[in-house]
Amino acid sequence: MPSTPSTPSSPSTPSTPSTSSTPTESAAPVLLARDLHKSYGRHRVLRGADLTVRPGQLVGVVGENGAGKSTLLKALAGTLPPDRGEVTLSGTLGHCPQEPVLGSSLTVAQHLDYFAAAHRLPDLDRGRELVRRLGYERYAGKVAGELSGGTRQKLNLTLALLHDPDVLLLDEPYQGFDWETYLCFWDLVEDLRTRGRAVVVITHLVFEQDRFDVLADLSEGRLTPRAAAGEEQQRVHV
Ligand SMILES: Nc1ncnc2c1ncn2[C@@H]1O[C@H](COP(=O)(O)OP(=O)(O)OP(=O)(O)O)[C@@H](O)[C@H]1O
Repeated sequence: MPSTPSTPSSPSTPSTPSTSSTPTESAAPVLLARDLHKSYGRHRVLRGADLTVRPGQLVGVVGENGAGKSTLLKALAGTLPPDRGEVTLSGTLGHCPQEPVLGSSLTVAQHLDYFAAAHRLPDLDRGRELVRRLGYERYAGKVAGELSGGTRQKLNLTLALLHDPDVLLLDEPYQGFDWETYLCFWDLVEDLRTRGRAVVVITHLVFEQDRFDVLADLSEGRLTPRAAAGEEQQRVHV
């Protein structure tokens, strides 16, 4: 379920994946992960992952199936405690997990109502605008259990964005989107960046590397920065 933990902090000097020059590069991080370790039994999934996210940055975390991306995202979101290391968040968080976690007997409109109430929003304007932009107004009265996978994903994204969080964590956000929705998704992300919101996209596929301010590969439990677009194109796996 999209969540909003909020932990004020005074982050220390960051030293994590950052490969391109952005206007926000000197701003204090809004999300900082240091030396994250997580094992499931003997399976060591995270082995010292570091990540720095600054206001207005779009950060991509790329890794093959089973690399530990969802584990990392849950640790960043605070829904899965790491065995070691720490995560510091300055501001509010929106979290869109890979599997939509929705009340299957609640309609789209009811989800918006409940989440707006939970976030104590004064009105539903932002929710309605997101639904309109993602193009699924016609499903307002439909229960989540009867929505297509892509539309459920749209609803999940809407709920994560409802309170306009400072940091948005997205697990495979465009999986299941048609092309028009994919483009609409990037428009939304661009708006967020322009307003200084940070977005972390976790994915096994990057189609357009140059959309990202920072790209890091998750491999063997650690994050390694990728060369900036144009610097070393041969390293880009699409
Ligand atoms: N609750 C769990 N208990 C035991 N093992 C787990 C658990 N969750 C994940 N794993 C294992 O940890 C490894 C990393 O899983 P994770 O879901 O984080 O990877 P991922 O990179 O998100 O994968 P995908 O791209 O397939 O979604 C996998 O080998 C997975 O089987």
